[in-house]
Amino acid sequence: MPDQPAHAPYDALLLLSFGGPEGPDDVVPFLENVTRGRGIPRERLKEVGQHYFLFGGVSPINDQNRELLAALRAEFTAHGLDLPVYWGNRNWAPYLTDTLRQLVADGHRRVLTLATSAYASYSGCRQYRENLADALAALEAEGLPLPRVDKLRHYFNHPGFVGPMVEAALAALAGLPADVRDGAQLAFTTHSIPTAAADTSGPAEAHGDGGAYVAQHLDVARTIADAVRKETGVDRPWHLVYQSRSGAPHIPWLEPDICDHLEAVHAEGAPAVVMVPIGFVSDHMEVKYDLDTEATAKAAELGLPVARAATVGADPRFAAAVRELVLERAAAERGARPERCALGALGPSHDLCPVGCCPARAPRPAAAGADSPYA
Ligand SMILES: CC1=C(CCC(=O)O)c2cc3nc(cc4[nH]c(cc5[nH]c(cc1n2)c(C)c5CCC(=O)O)c(CCC(=O)O)c4C)C(CCC(=O)O)=C3C
Ligand SMILES: [Fe+2]
Repeated sequence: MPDQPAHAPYDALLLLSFGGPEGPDDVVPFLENVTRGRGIPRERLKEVGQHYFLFGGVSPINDQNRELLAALRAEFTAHGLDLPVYWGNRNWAPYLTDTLRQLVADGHRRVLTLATSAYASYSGCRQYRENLADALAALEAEGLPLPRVDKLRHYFNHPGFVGPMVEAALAALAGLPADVRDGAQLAFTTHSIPTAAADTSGPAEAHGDGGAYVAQHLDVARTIADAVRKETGVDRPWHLVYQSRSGAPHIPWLEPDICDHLEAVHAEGAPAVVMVPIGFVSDHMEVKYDLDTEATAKAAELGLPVARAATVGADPRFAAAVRELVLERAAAERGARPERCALGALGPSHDLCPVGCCPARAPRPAAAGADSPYA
């Protein structure tokens, strides 16, 4: 077969994200989209609405995805890769179903998905796969041809994702006052999820007790802490902590919360803390509010110097990693055995989520996995 493009059999890349409000009138309908059927207390919803209103009703996430889109297109063009990139969201325009409809109208039939969530979990993986199944069902009901949809492997441990975070942690350390810098601890943060969801995250057999979500975050945290130690020559304490808890108080979620953690290490005499939000691909509302506003205010109240490391965002190394991951998966789909880059101890994640991976509380169809009802 002469001249197959390097991205064959894929003919489009889909950037799949969360979506966020773009003005005050969007906030309530956005939150209704997010929380439909998910049992979040009203009080919590009012509170989260206030976070958005504090920022003019605008989530930073959409502009960050527009930047990532531009970076991916530039990266593909620079490497002669003629692969169109589309963008669709779970909770706000451009909605996934509209994007998939456009993609099919443009003639594409074999789609590879990049979700803006790097780790295994129901919220970060299977729920996006359910959204893909819902969108395919909508197209099917309209009598449209259905594209085949795959999803890239989890990229939490890819050097193009971890590398920029190492650099960001070092930059944040460098921004602390010199007299507390060497004593500064690292607090790696990610989204809290219910412990029941954490325990069942990832493939049933792969990660043992505690699930893939925590294991993957610990692996990344250790990799970054090691790199920072080598670079600074200081063996500093580090911890994995959580933020953005939302469910009812009687349901256990992953702990400790970043604010409680800051209090605890301050009481133990930590001179400073660098917060490294490894659980988030960009500086969206969880980072801007829960870390930059709430946790930073808590630290000020304690008199504890803190700095926050930047997220990966549209870093060109991340765009290059996505290109590598696309070519890797394309090669694998063609039957080759590509090299698979991964840092840390866990190795590269699976291409195809196995049956029962990150199960939902109430089972629903999910595409782009071994249990997909679609080819
Ligand atoms: C693991 C995870 C990620 C990281 C992976 C990923 O990136 O996907 C993530 C990302 C995000 N979460 C976001 C926003 C929200 N998440 C909520 C609620 C929840 N998140 C959960 C988990 C996660 N969430 C969970 C278990 C819930 C409880 C309800 C449920 O089980 O569904 C709620 C409801 C109100 C509340 O906070 O209680 C909101 C508004 C935004 C947009 C931010 C912006 O606008 O800039 C982003 C990127
Ligand atoms: Fe969330």
